[in-house]
Amino acid sequence: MPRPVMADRRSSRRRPRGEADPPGLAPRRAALRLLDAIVRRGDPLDVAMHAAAQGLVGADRAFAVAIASEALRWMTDIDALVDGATAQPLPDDVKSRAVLRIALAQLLVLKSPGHAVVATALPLVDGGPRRLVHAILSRAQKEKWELPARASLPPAAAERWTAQWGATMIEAAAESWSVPPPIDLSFAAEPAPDEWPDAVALAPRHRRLPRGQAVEAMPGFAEGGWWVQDLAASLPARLLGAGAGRTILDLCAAPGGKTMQLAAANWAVTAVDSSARRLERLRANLTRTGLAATIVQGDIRTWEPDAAADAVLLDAPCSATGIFRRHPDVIHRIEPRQIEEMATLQAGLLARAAKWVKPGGTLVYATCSLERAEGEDQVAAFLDAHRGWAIDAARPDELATGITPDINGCVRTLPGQIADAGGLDGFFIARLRAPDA
Ligand SMILES: C[S@@+](CC[C@H](N)C(=O)[O-])C[C@H]1O[C@@H](n2cnc3c(N)ncnc32)[C@H](O)[C@@H]1O
Repeated sequence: MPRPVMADRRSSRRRPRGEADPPGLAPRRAALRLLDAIVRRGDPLDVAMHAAAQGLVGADRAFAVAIASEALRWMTDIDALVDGATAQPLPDDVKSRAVLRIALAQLLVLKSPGHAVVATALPLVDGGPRRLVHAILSRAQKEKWELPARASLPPAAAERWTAQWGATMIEAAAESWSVPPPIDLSFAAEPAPDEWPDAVALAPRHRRLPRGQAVEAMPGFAEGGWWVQDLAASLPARLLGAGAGRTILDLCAAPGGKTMQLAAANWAVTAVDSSARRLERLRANLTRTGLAATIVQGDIRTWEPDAAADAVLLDAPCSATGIFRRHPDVIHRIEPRQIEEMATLQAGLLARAAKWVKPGGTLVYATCSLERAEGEDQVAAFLDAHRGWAIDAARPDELATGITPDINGCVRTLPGQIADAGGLDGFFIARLRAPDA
């Protein structure tokens, strides 16, 4: 049996001033900073990117994100390997553990050459136990460490989801976050049957492609006939059907995936969002696709429309735990406190949105969350507090192949659904009907 690696204080040393950086250190340093910002400070990956990857461009930037993403995805299993090799578990927040996470992600997931991984890991330990890190990385190579077939979910998320959805969902969630998700495209108009021969159509104006293609290089990107949107994310707008020129408030609209669907379905869309930066992306998306909407920057906690609309879509800000397979930072940083805060915010936004629906009109509420507090519980509380409102049950023919409404007529997508076709993100969607005047 191999002897556990011991921490050795004598092995700690700072790098001498003037020692040249080994090639490839910059993206690894950025990956380490990214991991630190996400795991210790709870920053979202895209926010952490600004500070962590400053000065990095192109392939180096993409490499930094790939390392951090794989370290997050496989963190529980990488930690288990490291803990099995050390005499005492390293504290969770020491730099040497973080360096080992990114180094082993390179070695075991991205299959980077061992010498490059070791040469770039040791300078990052900087004042910590270099010899310990070196010994673990040497052992990983000598013993040909392997990760399990499926990445384990972080224990806190696994526990929370087991309580809400049962053990089968956890299996499916672990399965779905171990493999890169496919690319879903939404189309402004139904493409010709022979136009996307390698794609699968799971709903009208939808095509699913295997992962690994550069989106900008795909046919028709510049012409703007389609945009990337997970199939589950396309369901809320599908429940609104054809607009026939009627008015809709698209609340929390940026970067505009649903705005484009609604505009393409002939709704007169007012797209509202509080983030100027995200509205820029919405504007660029509309320009590329040639679709039209009125764009308003406003915080819907205080903003008011001039008039009620035929329909309102509230794609509410949420914990985003449903998109964990695309954003592996999410389940490491979301805690019950944030879910509670989001649920409180959503209840307030939903109550305001309801006031802006014409009598007899439609309100669609959606979140990309796997937490009942942000979905089922939210709608139950809304219906308790708003007399005359009712769920307008979704019909299977309005959804996508393999997706059916729940017993209340709402839509709950979970990992494991349409798994053979590549799965889908976790969403909750309710279509609500306003009382007649
Ligand atoms: C789930 S994302 C929306 C995605 C978008 N509907 C789409 O399909 O592309 C939530 C959005 O809510 C916005 N947001 C958060 N709080 C808000 C508020 N109080 N008022 C308006 N927008 C808000 C965020 O800026 C973010 O763009």
